[in-house]
Amino acid sequence: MALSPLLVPMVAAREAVRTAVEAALSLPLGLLIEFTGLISWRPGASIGWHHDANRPYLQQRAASAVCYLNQAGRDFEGGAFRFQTGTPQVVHAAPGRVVAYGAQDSHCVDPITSGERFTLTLWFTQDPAHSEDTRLLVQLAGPVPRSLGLPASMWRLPDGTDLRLCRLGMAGFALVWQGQVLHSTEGLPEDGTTGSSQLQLQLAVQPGVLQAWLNWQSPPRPHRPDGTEGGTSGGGACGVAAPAVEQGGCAEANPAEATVAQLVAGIEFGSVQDAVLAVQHFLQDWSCVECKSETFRCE
Ligand SMILES: O=C(O)CCC(=O)C(=O)O
Ligand SMILES: [Fe+2]
Repeated sequence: MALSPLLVPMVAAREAVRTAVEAALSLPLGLLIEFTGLISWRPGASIGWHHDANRPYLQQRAASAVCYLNQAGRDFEGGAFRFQTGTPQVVHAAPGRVVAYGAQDSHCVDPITSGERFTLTLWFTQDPAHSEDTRLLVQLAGPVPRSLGLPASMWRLPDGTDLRLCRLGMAGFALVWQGQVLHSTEGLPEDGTTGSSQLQLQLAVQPGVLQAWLNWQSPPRPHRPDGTEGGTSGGGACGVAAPAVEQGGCAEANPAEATVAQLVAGIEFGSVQDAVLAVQHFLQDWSCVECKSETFRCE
């Protein structure tokens, strides 16, 4: 089975961000990933002042992290991240830069005015019942039908990659049908049946992914385009680069909403940097032939 080229870098980036954020926020219970998003922000996209646990059904959310995959001012214009806790701050995207903050902390994103902004967005929980890997495994291991009930555009990429299988792969598992590991669910009926006979889908450990993941470890740092070595100035696994923040006027924000100051701005984690470069490389080829303007949304 051919692995999606996105899979291993995504697993690596996701795990590197999780580990780093866990350490940075020093949460005694640790963090489980509740949601992994690879998000495209196109011109006009923005998000007003909010916090990430602002619905009754989001109370399990403990923290959020956004790992920027491309560069503000070069790959896109606008899209500044504004944070309102204590001293207002503005963070501009740079590949590998991560912001992490508490789920109750108030923030917003300025409108994107040109280009395309890519983020790896992770929401974290401390409640095992809301871990996305656990939930997916339980769901997929359960009896058919196993439809996730989402429109195909939310889980199928333009090249046919099924993000649900990727997520399963991230946990080191695969779906097997008729003795073959499934790479794509195209053509499979969503309700899990073929006529009267049910699909014999099984969960299987996917040694290929685990092996790739184990081998991935820490490859030599690629050279950066500006000629400097990759890696961080602080040394060790999690160096803190000079924060690229500026003071920002956040007139609309209600300071009373802001709680614990847990913004980790301007961090470049070495391991994240490697993974981000790999994800970025993949994204460069990722355009839909049918509708170039809707990179992630066409079917
Ligand atoms: O992309 C960002 O900088 C922040 C996104 C955000 O606030 C969200 O997705 O809730
Ligand atoms: Fe948010």
